Formats: sequence, structure tokens, C-alpha cells
Amino acid sequence: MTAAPPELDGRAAWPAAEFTARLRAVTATRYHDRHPFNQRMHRGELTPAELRRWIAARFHYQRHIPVKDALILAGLDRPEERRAWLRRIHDQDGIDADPARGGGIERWLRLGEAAGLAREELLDASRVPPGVRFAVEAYVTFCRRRPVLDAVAASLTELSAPDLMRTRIAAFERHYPWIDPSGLAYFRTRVTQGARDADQALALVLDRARTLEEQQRAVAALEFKCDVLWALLDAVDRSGP
Ligand SMILES: O=C(O)c1cc(C(=O)O)c2c(n1)C(=O)C(=O)c1cc(C(=O)O)[nH]c1-2
Repeated sequence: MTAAPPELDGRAAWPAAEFTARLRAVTATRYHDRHPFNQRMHRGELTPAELRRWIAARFHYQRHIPVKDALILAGLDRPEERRAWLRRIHDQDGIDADPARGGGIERWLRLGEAAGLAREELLDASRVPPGVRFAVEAYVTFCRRRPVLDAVAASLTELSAPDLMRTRIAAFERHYPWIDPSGLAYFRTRVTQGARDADQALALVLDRARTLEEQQRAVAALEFKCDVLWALLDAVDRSGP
């Protein structure tokens, strides 16, 4: 008798609680808050040049988030899911053309200005290290090519983002007073937006990942995303004095 192929061997999907715990375990152990560069940021050890390099690199990530969210949007076939996901693009790009009410991208440009970076320097991407470009490109391409379940699961790093935002705000206020506090508006907004986005994405993943194979793919997608964020910080860490 030949053994049944793995997908037919009757292995049951994990119960929702176990699946959720496995997803949370990925960010608990592999999220970029543990990266040495991030740890140095929190301890107040970054030079102004390093902090500016990080801001420029992260702007490159940030400006691609609405692009990958548009790719996810195209894969969602239910109106209520599209409506909810569309809000992410509004959050980043702003809901109208009024710069005073700009979205996350505008707030990130203001963070750059508060840290002494001209917005042109962020917009022309001249300060972005090659490794950062590769990491961001990898994330966008993943969301373009993979099933929508994988792309949504990859966004679940945001399960850990609100805690990181709180720590980061405190660290900036304490250790980097040369950055005007008004520049921290981006992070303040993300505490609530990130929590809402993570809840919404988790519900979607729990709903769509019905088989063990789908659940394992979701966990792998989240691991991949942690690698993207880690590689991004590696590149920032190693790309200059
Ligand atoms: O500053 C951060 O550490 C951080 C991390 C992440 C993340 O976990 O990918 C996001 C953000 N910020 C963020 O601001 C953001 O809008 C965002 C969207 C996404 C995503 O994958 O959909 N991640 C993140």
C-alpha cells in the first residue's frame, strides 16, 4: 500500500486559537523590533546620520505600501473586504488632495523635515541603500504574485507594530530631542491604525485559511515578511558611517 500524499492524509486544520497563536509566535520571535539597529535606536545610540538614513529608507518602504495594498485590493472579491482594505490606501495617501489633511506619506515627509531631510531628498530616493530597494521590491512582488491569503497574512507583522510605535515614540522623545516632536505624528497615528489593520487582517486570514496547508502558507508568508523587514534594517545598518 502506498502512503496517502500529505495533502490527503487527513491532517486537520489547526483550531483558530492555535492558528492565531502560531501567527503571533512568528512576530514575537522574528519582528524587526529585535533587530540590533532597532535596539540601538531605542537605547538612543543612533547618530543623526544613522537616524536620517533610517528615515529615508523607511520612507521608501512606506511609499510602496499603498501600491501593494492596491494589489491586494484587486484580489478581494467581497465588497465589504474591499471597502475595509481601501481605507489603508486612504490612510497613506490621504482621502483628498488637501496637503494639510495629508495621509501617512505626507506625515512621513514631515518626519523627514523634522529630522533635517528635505522632502526632495526623500522623494528622489537618492539616499535609499540598494538592499532596501531589494527588500521593498521583494514585498511588493510577493503581494503581486501570491494568492491574496498570503499577501494579507504577510501584513500581519502589524500585530506587533502598535507596541513598537509606543516604544519608538518614547525613545524619540527621550533620546533625540533635536527632532521636532511634531514630526512624530506619523507614529502616533499608527498606534490605532496599526491595531485596527492587524485585527482586520487577522479576521480575514482566519476566514480564508481553512485547510492546514493554507494555514501553513499563512505562517510562512508572515515569516517571509519578517525577513523583508529584517533585511531592510540590515541594509540600513551596513550602508554607511
Ligand atoms: O514602523 C514600523 O515599524 C512599521 C512596521 C510595519 C510592518 O510591520 O510591516 C508597518 C508600518 N510601520 C507602517 O507604518 C505601515 O503602514 C505598515 C503597513 C504594513 C503592511 O504590511 O501592510 N506594515 C506596516
